Amino acid sequence: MKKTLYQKIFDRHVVHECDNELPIIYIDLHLIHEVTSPQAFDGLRYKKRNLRSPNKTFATMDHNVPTNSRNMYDATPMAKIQMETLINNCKNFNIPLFDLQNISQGIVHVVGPEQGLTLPGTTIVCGDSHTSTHGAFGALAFGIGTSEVEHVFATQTLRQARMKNMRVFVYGQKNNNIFAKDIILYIIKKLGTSGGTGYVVEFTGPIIKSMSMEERMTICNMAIELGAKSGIIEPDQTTFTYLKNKNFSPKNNSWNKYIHYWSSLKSDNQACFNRNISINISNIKPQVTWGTNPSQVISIQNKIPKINTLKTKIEKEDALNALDYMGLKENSYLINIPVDKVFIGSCTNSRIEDLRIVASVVKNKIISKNIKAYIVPGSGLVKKQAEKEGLDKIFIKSGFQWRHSGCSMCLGMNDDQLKPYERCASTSNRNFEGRQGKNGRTHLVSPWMAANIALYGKFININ
Ligand SMILES: CC(C)[C@H](C(=O)O)[C@@H](O)C(=O)O
Ligand code: SF4
Repeated sequence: MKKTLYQKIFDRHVVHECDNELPIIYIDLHLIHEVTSPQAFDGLRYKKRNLRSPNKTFATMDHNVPTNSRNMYDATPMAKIQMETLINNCKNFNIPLFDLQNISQGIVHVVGPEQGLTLPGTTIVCGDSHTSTHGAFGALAFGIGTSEVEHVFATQTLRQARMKNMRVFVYGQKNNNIFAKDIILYIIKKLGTSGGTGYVVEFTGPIIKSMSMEERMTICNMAIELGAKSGIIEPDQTTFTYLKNKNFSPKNNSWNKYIHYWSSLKSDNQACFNRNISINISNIKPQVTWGTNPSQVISIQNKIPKINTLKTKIEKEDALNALDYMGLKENSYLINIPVDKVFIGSCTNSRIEDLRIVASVVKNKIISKNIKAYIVPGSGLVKKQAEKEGLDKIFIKSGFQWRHSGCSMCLGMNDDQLKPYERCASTSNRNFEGRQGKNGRTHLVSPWMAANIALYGKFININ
């Protein structure tokens, strides 16, 4: 039978399957962080079970770490407890941990790939929805709940249903200043936030092929915002080049064996996809969300839609609620609306290429007086690389705050938050109500757009 890439990886990992039961698959890599692991560790202790594979489990602290210092005691009391708990659990169960003093600490979905832990053809889970990011390497990677975290701790396996297959073929001519973030936002607009429900989505086509690993990660990161189980991209030379000589990637003689296997990881020509979508990106312009879910998005030169042009009753109701929450009007432009904060960071857009884009826009320029702007690198290593290239100096000279790595204002679990009614241009992936602080108003954009908004202090259409 012809198979998709997803089916090949899934089938290769099945360790038990029988009638009327979901298959059980083997998990190659389990990433953990401070928020979704404590109850799972408690469960292990309570049931007197061991951690099955400490060497397949890696921990980092990211969600509520302070970004203005590397001192745990600068965090809120709750955050401090979660960090201490993770430190103790990792010690007790012998799990490697990237803590605040470790240069490799960072957002779990930045750290895995940059360490070479994320490898093609593997199964990767984490108690975190944006685990789909790792699919960029041709891995089957998805988020799990805390009880599943405990199950993987104890057995290194997981009961999993087979998903349907969707293929999203991306082609066309990219306009200037269009980035992976614009493309994935556009795809989410086309398919909706439940368009991917029940599917693993394989992104393919010439535009995906031409992307760097960091751009591919941005695409797969937001597959979850389509409602998909995960996103996946066939590994190729770009993938192999990225992985070569990373800390944990295969070395010496085994490298060639791996390349041989990784090169076989593609969907068969005749493989059956339950849904095939083609997306032409030739005409797209920079994307900005106006609402409270990532599909409520427009090209910057367009108006927010008129409510009565929306198709379904639910879409209409959602739009009315979103406009009310966001303090915006239907059929109006975002252009010229002032912005209060700019956040450059998150597992979507906090890697070195993102920071280079921002630096190229703001170099020798000063951000607008009404703007508070933050750059929060995705990991200590991204920060170090940026500093090596002198990007930190460019940012600080322009008026940005240059922070330590963490999730930060992506979800406001630490002090990095919006005040009520503040409007933020954010390179993160979710614009839900209250996501960046109570009554805060989030607009998702690319790093290039965020940098321009920081300079002009408002939404602006630049070609
Ligand atoms: C805290 C965590 C469970 C959550 C997730 O799973 O996605 C967070 O990372 C997010 O982005 O909302
Ligand atoms: S950066 Fe944001 S989206 Fe990514 S893991 Fe952290 S909180 Fe979740």
